[in-house]
Order: sequence, then structure tokens, then C-alpha cells
Amino acid sequence: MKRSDLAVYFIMGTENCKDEPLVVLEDALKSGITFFQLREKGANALTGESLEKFALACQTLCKEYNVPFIINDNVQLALKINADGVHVGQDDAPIAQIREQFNGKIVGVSVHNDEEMKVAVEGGADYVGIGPIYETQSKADAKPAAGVSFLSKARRDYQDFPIVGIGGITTENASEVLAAGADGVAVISAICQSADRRETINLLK
Ligand SMILES: C=C1C=NC(C(F)(F)F)=NC1=N
Ligand SMILES: [Mg+2]
Repeated sequence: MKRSDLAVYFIMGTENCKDEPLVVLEDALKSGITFFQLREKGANALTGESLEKFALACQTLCKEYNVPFIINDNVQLALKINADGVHVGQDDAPIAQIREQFNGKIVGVSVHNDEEMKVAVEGGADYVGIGPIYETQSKADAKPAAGVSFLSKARRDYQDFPIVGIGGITTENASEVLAAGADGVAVISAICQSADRRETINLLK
């Protein structure tokens, strides 16, 4: 993957959309998202067969638009349906183990400090997600908003490593995240709730 692939990283699960999720995803793909992550969480999250079917439908749409299809956390599902990669947090399996299971695929890691960043980079992650930059509505157990300070430091320490910012990012504050050194922005609500996704996506770049 290229750093520029991270420009507009849409993340979605069935809980994030009022409208039909697959309709939202196709509209987002048509409108120019560059990366997609299926993040199925919450009380009414799909599981088992219905989750697999939904994931396959998302994967088919992403293939049609030549956009990488990443699954959050669910390593087994990502392997089973041959997703383009997986995104894991600090509470998931160690990067070395994930890296081995996803040979030749994309492995993304959430990091919040220098040590986590070092372990992810040295462990072979393809990109890191840094956040929450701003207060987020989309993650119940999010850490407090950290602003761009750590993102800026990570960029100073790793000048060429793929970094995406996440957490409360909108068309209003995306430019600050990019100015701090992110290769792109990861968003849930800004795209799910948009009335004009093409315009929204253009304003996130
Ligand atoms: C908790 C997360 C942090 N970062 C990212 C990404 F933007 F993909 F890097 N995804 C997540 N699910
Ligand atoms: Mg996680």
C-alpha cells in the first residue's frame, strides 16, 4: 500500500448508519474514499453467518471500486474471507503474530504513544492509526482526545511511515490533522451522516 491510499479512510459498522449500510458504502466508494474498514461493534452488532455475509458484500463492493477492504479486530473473519488486511488495537494479539498470519496483506495498528509506535513499526505494521485526535461519538471506550501533539511527534520520529489520524475528524478540522503530518484521515460519522458524500470527501482531503 502507498501512504496516499490513507487519504480518506472510511470506517463503518451497521451501528453507525441510519441508512442501509451497503447503500452508504457504495455511495462512499462512488464518492472517492480511498480505504475502507469494516468495524462491527456494539449491542446489536452482526455476528456469525450474518456478519460473514455482510463482510462479503462489503468486500465485493470494495473490489468493484479497487479500494482496500480491512476488517477491524476480527482476525479469524479477515483470514476466512481473505480480506485485504486487518486493523488491530493494543488489546489484540501481538503484532508479530498478526504479521505472520497476514503475510502479504495489510496490517494496521492503533497506537497512542512512543512505545506503542516503536513496537508497531518494528513489528512490521503497514500503517498506524493515531487518535482520538478530537472527541469522538463513535467509540464508547475511546481515550480522551489527544489533539495532534502525539501525531506530530510520531511524524517527526518516522518521517516516511504511513500514519492516519482518527477521532472526531470532520470537514472542519481535517486540515489540522493533515498539517500535523498525517497521510490521511479516518472517519465514521462525517461520512455516514453526510448529505453529500462527494463534497464531504473532497473537504477531507
Ligand atoms: C481504533 C482504531 C484506530 N485507528 C484506526 C485506523 F484509522 F484504521 F487506523 N481504526 C480503528 N479502528
Ligand atoms: Mg480494537
